[in-house]
Parts: sequence; structure tokens; C-alpha cells
Amino acid sequence: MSLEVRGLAAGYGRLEVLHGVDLDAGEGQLVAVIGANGAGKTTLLRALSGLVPATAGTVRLAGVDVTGSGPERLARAGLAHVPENRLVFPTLTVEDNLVLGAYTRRRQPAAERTRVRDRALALFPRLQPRLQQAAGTLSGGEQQMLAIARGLMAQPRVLVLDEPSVGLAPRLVGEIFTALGRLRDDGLTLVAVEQNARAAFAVADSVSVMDRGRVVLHGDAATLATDPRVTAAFLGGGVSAEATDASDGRH
Ligand SMILES: Nc1ncnc2c1ncn2[C@@H]1O[C@H](COP(=O)(O)OP(=O)(O)OP(=O)(O)O)[C@@H](O)[C@H]1O
Repeated sequence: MSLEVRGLAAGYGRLEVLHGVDLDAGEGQLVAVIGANGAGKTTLLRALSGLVPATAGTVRLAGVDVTGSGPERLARAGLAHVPENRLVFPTLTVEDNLVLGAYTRRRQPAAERTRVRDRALALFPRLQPRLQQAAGTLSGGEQQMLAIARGLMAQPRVLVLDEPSVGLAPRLVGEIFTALGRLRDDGLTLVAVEQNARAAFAVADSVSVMDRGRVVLHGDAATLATDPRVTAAFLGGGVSAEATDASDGRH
């Protein structure tokens, strides 16, 4: 399902943070959103999933105007949000976190939910032996995997993720982005806010650069990776073989 954002403005009370954002993610595309701290990346994802109301502009899912819809309606329309800092329910088991992820699909047959769960677990095999473990006792990387798997339980057609690699060792960043690439190859549309620009460029189809509430640069990842404005600010001179080194690309 495609996502099309035009002139989106949003903020908190009287503070406008997004001043007219344009963003396109075609069906089965992975779009990375990068930008300095405070550029409005998290606010953009919150506005996309209805957690922050839009004050201007439009959001379309598969061509249908969903601007102004609340989170539950957007979830039903096929959009899922994997929030910043994972936010799993720490005292609940991994299994129960997954069950909660299927809340908007609670009327579907149990067999269908099991099928969706098994597919998410196949993507993140580390979770399988930990289904009965309290989510708070998982490692950071495993919690991130659970947060994504929980998002998948809603059977989204657009998945937006806020900094999926933050704080993770390079190997886990690689695992997470490999999984995101697989989901994209299966036709899911993904928008990932990412501080780790190298990891983002290594897997994304296109990249949007945000600055002070606007998308100031957008293009396919291969082209933008050689743009001097991008290399200087985010890639420290270019994308190289250690493209998924989590210690790079931060600011
Ligand atoms: N709940 C809130 N209430 C008021 N202002 C907020 C709120 N959340 C964020 N802001 C402000 O909105 C601006 C953009 O924040 P946002 O978190 O969207 O940026 P970001 O690009 O995701 O930054 P970071 O990379 O640091 O997470 C900041 O100036 C921030 O202080």
C-alpha cells in the first residue's frame, strides 16, 4: 500500500514542529528518514499514525485520504507504528506482547493469528524460545525485534518505525535491517526514522532528509549517498563496506 504525504503540518499545542512535509513511499518500498536531532522525525511518524493531529496537509494510504483519522482507524486501515525506545510491556511475556499487537484484529480466527505470529517469529527466530519470558528481561536487540514483531501482528500494509537500530550492536543492527529488507521484499511499505545513516542507506530504496520540520532532500538511496550535502552531514565521507556499523552515522 502506498503512502503519500503532502504539506503536512503538525505540532504540540501552539508549537508547530512540521511545517509542510512531503513524503512518498511506494508499495513495497523502504524509505528512510534521517535528520538532525529535533528535526521533527518522531513527530512526523506520530502525525502519520494519528497520535499528533495534522493542522494542514494530507496523508493518503493507497490513494485514500486518511488525514485526521485517529490511531485506531489508521491501524484498521493498515498502518502500524513501532515507537521509539521499543516500548514493549516489560512485565508481560513475549507471547502476551504479541497477542496485544493483534488487538485491532481480535475478531479474526485464532488459526489466522497463529499463522501471522509464526511468520513474525520466523523473521526473528531469537524470539521463539523466549515466548514465555517477561519482555523486560530480553536484551535490547530482542526487545526491538519484539516491538517489530508486535507491530506485524496487526497485519499492516504500511509499517513506520522510529529508530529501530538505536543503542544496538552492529550485528543486531544488521539483523534488524535484514528483516526490514525481507518485509519490503514481501511487499510491505516501510518508513524508518533512523539515526544510523549508514545502516539506513545500506538497505533503503529512498531517503528523505529532514531539517527543522521539512524534508529538504529526497532521492533514491544510491544517488543521495554520493550527494556531498549528505556525505558531509551524515556519512562522514561516504558509505563504505562497514555500512551497518552502529557506532557511525550518529550525531
Ligand atoms: N510532546 C511534546 N510536546 C512539546 N514539544 C515536543 C513534544 N515532543 C517533541 N517536541 C518538540 O518537537 C521538536 C521535534 O521533536 P522530534 O522528537 O519530532 O524530533 P526528532 O527529529 O525525532 O529528534 P530526535 O532525533 O532527537 O529524536 C523538538 O523541538 C521537540 O522539543
